[in-house]
Amino acid sequence: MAGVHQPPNAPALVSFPDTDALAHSLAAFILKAQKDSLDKKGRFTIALSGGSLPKMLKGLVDNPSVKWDKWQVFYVDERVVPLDHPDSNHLACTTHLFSKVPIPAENIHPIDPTLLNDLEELSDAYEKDLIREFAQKDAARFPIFDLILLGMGPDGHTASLFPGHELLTEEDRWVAYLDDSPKPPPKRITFTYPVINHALRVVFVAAGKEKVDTLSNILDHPEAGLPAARVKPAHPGQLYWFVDDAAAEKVQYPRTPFKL
Ligand SMILES: O=C1O[C@H](COP(=O)(O)O)[C@@H](O)[C@H](O)[C@H]1O
Repeated sequence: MAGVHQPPNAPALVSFPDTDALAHSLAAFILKAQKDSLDKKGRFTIALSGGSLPKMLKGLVDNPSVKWDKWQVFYVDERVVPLDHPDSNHLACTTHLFSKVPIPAENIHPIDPTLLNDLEELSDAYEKDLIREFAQKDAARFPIFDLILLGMGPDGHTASLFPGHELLTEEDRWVAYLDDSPKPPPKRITFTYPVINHALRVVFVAAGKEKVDTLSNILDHPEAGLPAARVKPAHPGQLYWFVDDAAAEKVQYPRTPFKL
């Protein structure tokens, strides 16, 4: 999919009438990415966000086409709380997806709950987990995920990369930590831009009228530099926005019809 009259790797904006239609097409998109990845290398690497994203994955439940044993799942960001804490992104993904599907536990990569009191150790350990999965297999400078699913907060943050934060310029680390997130809880770890921007496919999922101004800012005025506007996957990576019509109401950027 590519936007009409847009450069080949310009973001593709796909808008759906409601979140059910969005979730349905998102599942179809994920399955296509899974197939392409399994055909090429026999494994599928995906990174998930928290917030409103996990609920949008319902199209994967009871779906016989998902090859759960081939998935390796990481978290784009995680709040530094116990894994069963209501703020945990892992708990949200478990509640809405993993508890309902036959994915092997070892294919899911949560943060190490024994390291919650040491942010540096915690983010280092998560980076090492990524290195075990990627660097040893692909020998690349940064991990190359088959698919990264992102959310966008009403302030334009994505992952745990917040407007004006020093982590927006981090270029070396794969996983960074912060203890001053403006959105609670304050302590988090997050993928950095180099990791996000090396993925083969990055999909933002954003729905609801509370995101209408931010979505228009990001797509129509990317030069404003909000964190979500800084996601620009390197060639051959492609960026997609899956949104609902409520969130897209003010966006001038051209829509692309959904097509696999
Ligand atoms: O705090 C977070 O917020 C973002 C956006 O959440 P949403 O509820 O507005 O979709 C989310 O993508 C991120 O994973 C999470 O930690």
